Amino acid sequence: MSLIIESLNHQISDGHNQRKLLSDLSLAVGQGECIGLMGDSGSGKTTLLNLIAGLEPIQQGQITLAGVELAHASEQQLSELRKKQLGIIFQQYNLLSSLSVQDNIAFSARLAGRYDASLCRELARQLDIQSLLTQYPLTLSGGELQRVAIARALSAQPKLLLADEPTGNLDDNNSAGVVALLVKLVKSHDTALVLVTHSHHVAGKMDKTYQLADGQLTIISKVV
Ligand SMILES: Nc1ncnc2c1ncn2[C@@H]1O[C@H](COP(=O)(O)OP(=O)(O)OP(=O)(O)O)[C@@H](O)[C@H]1O
Repeated sequence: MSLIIESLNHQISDGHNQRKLLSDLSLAVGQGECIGLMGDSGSGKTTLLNLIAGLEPIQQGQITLAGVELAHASEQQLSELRKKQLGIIFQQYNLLSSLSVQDNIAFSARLAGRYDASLCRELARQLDIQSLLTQYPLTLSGGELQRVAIARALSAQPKLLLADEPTGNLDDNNSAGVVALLVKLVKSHDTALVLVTHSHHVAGKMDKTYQLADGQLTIISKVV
């Protein structure tokens, strides 16, 4: 298993009141498995991704990522885990504007100590961004930026890829193309994917999709 979540509870506070956001939530994601995560705005999807990424402390329950129990890991272990085992695609891409596309793609791989020039070239080819390699992020369209962000996340060969509405800024055509490619790439690299989306069409491309509501995950049938 790439990711195991067991009996996770998470409360948030608005300063006065405590609210239970995640309630006894469990999930297991196998290698190469693609999981969709849907749910109303404010239901806790991003918070769940942040907990999986070790970016927020676990209050109660357990998350095990690539064999490491996050609740018992030191800051240094968490940082190593993020560098070496985890890829994250943010909604706003988070590319480094001072680096060329080529250097952005290589960045996370170098950080993980796993830079492989031929893999970077292969990802650029598969994502059809070879002609953009010497350009800088500010000169690219949303769809191009998204493809660069995917190449960057996969260049480090993570065990698990977290994607927070990765197609939120794309039109339906671009979105379908990017998701199909993302699924193909993660499958071919045996990477697990947890993808947050508001789109049933995107969710339909995943192996399984869960709805987050009232702090719990319920599997929803595939809508194609
Ligand atoms: N650190 C925090 N302290 C207090 N409240 C928080 C904190 N983080 C998130 N929240 C609240 O928790 C709720 C869930 O937020 P979250 O961003 O996880 O939802 P979401 O399902 O990803 O929503 P969206 O689909 O709109 O992105 C929101 O009401 C948010 O305001």
